[in-house]
Amino acid sequence: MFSEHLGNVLKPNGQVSRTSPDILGHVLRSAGFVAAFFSSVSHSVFPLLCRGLMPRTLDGQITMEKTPSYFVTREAPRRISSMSRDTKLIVVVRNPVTRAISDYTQTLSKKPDLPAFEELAFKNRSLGQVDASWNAIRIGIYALHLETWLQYFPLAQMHFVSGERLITDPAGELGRVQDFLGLKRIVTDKHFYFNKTKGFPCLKKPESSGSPRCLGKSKGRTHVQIDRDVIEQLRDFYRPLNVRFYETVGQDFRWD
Ligand SMILES: Nc1ncnc2c1ncn2[C@@H]1O[C@H](COP(=O)(O)OS(=O)(=O)O)[C@@H](OP(=O)(O)O)[C@H]1O
Repeated sequence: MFSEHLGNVLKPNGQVSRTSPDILGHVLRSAGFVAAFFSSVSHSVFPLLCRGLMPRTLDGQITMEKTPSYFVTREAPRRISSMSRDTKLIVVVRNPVTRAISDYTQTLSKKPDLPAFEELAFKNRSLGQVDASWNAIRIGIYALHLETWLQYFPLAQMHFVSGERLITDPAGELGRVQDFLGLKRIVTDKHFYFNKTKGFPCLKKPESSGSPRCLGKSKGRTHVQIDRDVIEQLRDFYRPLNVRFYETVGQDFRWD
């Protein structure tokens, strides 16, 4: 998502989106370099080799990498801190119930024979036992993942973006991201417009072209309809975990 709004980030498929040295500097652009640098096996086997693949950051530049799975990869905090303890970390978080449904919707689009959401989400539905080992559920236990990161990085080096506000107020959220990175607020309201067809904010004029640009079809899909009772059970499951997360980060995301 940041790659679309801010440019200059290594994309999950290993490609580089755009380059805009004034805003964010350069990216990991080594040939054959794959994303998920800090969660890949090769990192543990060849840490120096992998580090050597990273480009030099010149004065006035910031090197960024974007891999959503880092936040939930146990080894990632240690690996990243052993490379640089000054790394700044940005995490986009959204209501974990919506996140789980979004996750399931995405997987279903690739595997149409997937069991029903309800079958995967519960160990025993009538007893209200949620299956926290199912990835779509586990990822949303933000407080748990954060604990591992806090063993390696102080909270001051982390910034949490509200996935909800990123849609309702993208400029506001990106303003805070730019502040956190110590950048001038270059991306502002004037860069966005609300696209009624897409139902999401889009960029008025990306640097790579002169025409407006929205995120791709896989972002902002219509979610699978889930039974109201199931949603309630999941909300109950996440409520105390969300509170723990709010308390740790000192920010209320209002997911209830
Ligand atoms: N401007 C704009 N346009 C489209 N979509 C937007 C935008 N801002 C935030 N979102 C939300 O981003 C969600 C998809 O992001 P992902 O987390 O799946 O991205 S990533 O693949 O992990 O990088 C996607 O989730 P779904 O709605 O579940 O598809 C969107 O809700």
